[in-house]
Amino acid sequence: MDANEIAAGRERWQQRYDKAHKRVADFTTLSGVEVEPLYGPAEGVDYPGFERIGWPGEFPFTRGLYPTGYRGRTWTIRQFAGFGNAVQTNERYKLILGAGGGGLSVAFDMPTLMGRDSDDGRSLGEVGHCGVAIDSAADMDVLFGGIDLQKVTTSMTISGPAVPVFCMYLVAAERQGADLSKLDGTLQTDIFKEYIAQKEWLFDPEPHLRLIGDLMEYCAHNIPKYKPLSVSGYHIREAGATAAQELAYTLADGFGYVELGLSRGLDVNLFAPGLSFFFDAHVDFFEEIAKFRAARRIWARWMRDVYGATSEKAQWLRFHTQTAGVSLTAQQPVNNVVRTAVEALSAILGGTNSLHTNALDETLALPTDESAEIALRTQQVLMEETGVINVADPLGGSWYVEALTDKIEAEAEAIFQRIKERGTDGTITSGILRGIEDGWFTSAIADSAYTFQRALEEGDKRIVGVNCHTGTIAKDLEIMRVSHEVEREQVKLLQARRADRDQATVDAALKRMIDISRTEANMVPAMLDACRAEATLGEICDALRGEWGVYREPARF
Ligand SMILES: CC(C)(COP(=O)(O)OP(=O)(O)OC[C@H]1O[C@@H](n2cnc3c(N)ncnc32)[C@H](O)[C@@H]1OP(=O)(O)O)[C@@H](O)C(=O)NCCC(=O)NCCSC(=O)CCC(=O)O
Repeated sequence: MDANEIAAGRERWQQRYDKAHKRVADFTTLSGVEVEPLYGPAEGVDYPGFERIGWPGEFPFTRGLYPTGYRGRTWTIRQFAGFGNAVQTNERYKLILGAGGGGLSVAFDMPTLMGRDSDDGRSLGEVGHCGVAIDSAADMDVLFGGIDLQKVTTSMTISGPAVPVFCMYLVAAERQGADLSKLDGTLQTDIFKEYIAQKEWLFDPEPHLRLIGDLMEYCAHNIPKYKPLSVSGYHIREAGATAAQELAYTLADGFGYVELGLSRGLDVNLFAPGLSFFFDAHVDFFEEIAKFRAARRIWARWMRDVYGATSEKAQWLRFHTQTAGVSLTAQQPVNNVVRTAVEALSAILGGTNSLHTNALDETLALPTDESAEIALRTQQVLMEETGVINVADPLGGSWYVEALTDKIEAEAEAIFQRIKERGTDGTITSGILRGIEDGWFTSAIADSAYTFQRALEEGDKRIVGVNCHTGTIAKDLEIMRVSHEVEREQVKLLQARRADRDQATVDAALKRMIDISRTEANMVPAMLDACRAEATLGEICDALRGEWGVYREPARF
């Protein structure tokens, strides 16, 4: 790009920056030096390839979505939390919000994630353990008791039974008197990554995609700010993928959902802002920053050039980040605070929109109140003390970071090509479905995990406390344990609620939902009715399993 074009770009950025809302804050260094909101190339000098870097707030968004960076608004502190029953988790949410958390993020227990009730035989021993137990809309009422759902943005991490759980959330909001059309939040819903990495599916891909299409359509028309999908690389990375694989598989999954929306005749400018992303921040600091910057650039280009999105919001890649659970060590666990801080900093320098920092004991158990507070404070130290929020994309133009950004982008593009070629009809979706069916993704991730483990065992990669610097004076941590009493209580409560409700209304609502599943009509309204009648998650999912069967992963050796 020549010097004149660069100067014109700077002028465009300046005009947008001047008009934008800025936080009232001190934008000087600790020593009192005034800093600019943005730094760019020297004036009067050509910069070949600068169009790939550009300006914050404009295509290709490498440097961020907003001309103001974090001067306009800092990222949302969104700590993923849930354990025991709805009462216990509600208390934790109030603690998080009271301590300065900016949004909520629900962690469900394994039975809920698999669409099973707490009294299902398969749930035994799992109720309330890795998250909160939710059986029906009545539990959602308790979960969000005293929290105004119209005011707080809530993320719910669930994919297999995402749609019925979303309906329960809507019923709880409705009972609070909220205007549903004003709700804002995120539902994970990303079923592709379940087959690729996380393994919490219910049905074959086809019925899942039908439900997701219904949800996208329902939200685009009725709850425009709600993000019905959080396309997730986190679990792919945690399963052992490289940074480039995480990036490419996640964005490919995102393209798959765009193709789904288009196949339903939806307007890309209407539904694409509802696609949000979720990445891992691993411990290789610069590689992660490059990954986040490349993600925005690739997404914007594909959305504009391949899928025809014309509005900026439809080209924006907005993402949540969680620091890497897999980088935490059980050995010398207090060191995990350091890892988490470094990872969080990479997410911030990469321009994350929302962030979860892991607690130091998360490799051992769910966090205690104290470790959860340290995790939250880690974000606050970075936000309030370090000055990293004063300048948009402070690493833009770094030779190293730009080279890494280009490299990871090129690797991702090569992977998209491979996915496309593996499909049968030129779409990304068909390549993804084939890759799920024949285990292409899982094998590639397993190979990467094996390569890393070998390097670790040979000492080429080092982890403090694990394969180097292992001597310690550290004592064992007190960890949180969820009592099995929670399960007994939850089962009792569920059975009392079942006895209390109008069974004929539940039966009729479930029947209607199944009747609609046999048509092309949107299933969300019927599912909402079933949740209003207090049908349980297990009952809704069992009715659907009766209709659609269950998915079994093909055996592979
Ligand atoms: C889009 C995101 C990423 C973030 O949404 P948020 O509401 O927090 O933030 P946001 O949309 O970026 O910002 C809120 C509003 O402020 C505006 N805004 C932001 N920055 C601005 C700026 N500088 N200038 C002007 N406006 C700005 C935005 O446009 C938006 O308004 P408008 O809306 O008007 O534009 C969402 O999807 C989200 O919260 N995701 C969280 C997902 C999550 O928590 N997952 C947990 C997974 S945990 C898991 O999977 C388990 C892993 C494990 O096993 O441990």
